[in-house]
Amino acid sequence: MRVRFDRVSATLGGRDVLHDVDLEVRSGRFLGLVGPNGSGKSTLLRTLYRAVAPSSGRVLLDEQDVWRVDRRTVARSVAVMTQETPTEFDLTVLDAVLLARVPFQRGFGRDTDADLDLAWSALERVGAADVADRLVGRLSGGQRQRVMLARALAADAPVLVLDEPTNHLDIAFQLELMRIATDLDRTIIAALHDLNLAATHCDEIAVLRGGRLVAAGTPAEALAPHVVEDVFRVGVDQLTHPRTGRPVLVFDHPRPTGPGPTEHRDEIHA
Ligand SMILES: Nc1ncnc2c1ncn2[C@@H]1O[C@H](COP(=O)(O)OP(=O)(O)OP(=O)(O)O)[C@@H](O)[C@H]1O
Repeated sequence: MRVRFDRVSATLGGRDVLHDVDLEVRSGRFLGLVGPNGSGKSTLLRTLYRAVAPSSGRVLLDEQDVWRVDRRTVARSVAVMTQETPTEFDLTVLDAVLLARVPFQRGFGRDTDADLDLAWSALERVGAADVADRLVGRLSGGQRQRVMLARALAADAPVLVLDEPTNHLDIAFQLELMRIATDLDRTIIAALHDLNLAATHCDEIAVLRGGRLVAAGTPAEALAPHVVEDVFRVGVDQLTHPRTGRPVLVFDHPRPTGPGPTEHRDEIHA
């Protein structure tokens, strides 16, 4: 399923936080969304899973505007893993994962064998089957993240949204999560802070700054040193991984030499 943000703007608390974002993620591709704190990554993702309505523009799943179909249809198409889990604190892990199946059930439907199979296989996939009967609120931050990933996988939806999925995760599971994501035959959009994790695993990268899309393309293009230096205010060298051929970024303090901020910084496009 293809995702398209068609000139999406959004206003929150009276402030414009997204400006005319035009971005397409083709079916089955994995897009990494990067940008400094407050650049609008979560807000853009929220417009896709119907948590923030755009002030203008459209968000399309194939040709369907997510804001013109009912919430349940979107919930069946877009699985979401975010940092917010307060409603699940009093549930067991298995029940929290089974919540992913609710949009697929009729009325107050019971969990079917197929729902349970999906939940258990998702828990096994993320290495959390052994905590299935624990309360979510009693887990460590990293364990909870695994459970939230399991829930998103159990939805079995064609589009997967990951909002800072690797927070709290140890390095081994960060890599495992990215491998799980790349092995899935789904359209994936992930807001990521770790630019190297994004460069290594994503098919494409989009860079936001101040609510505007400032670069998009392959990891090597979108994370070109001039883009990263300008957007993140750091010094950076882009190397090539000797085995994978993927770009690897090595960061440094901002370089003191060279021209100052340009007047047309929003015109960086890959
Ligand atoms: N509910 C809200 N009301 C008002 N402003 C908001 C609200 N939520 C977010 N914002 C503002 O919108 C802008 C974009 O926030 P958003 O969370 O989308 O950025 P982000 O790139 O995901 O940030 P981070 O990397 O820090 O998670 C920020 O300036 C933020 O302060």
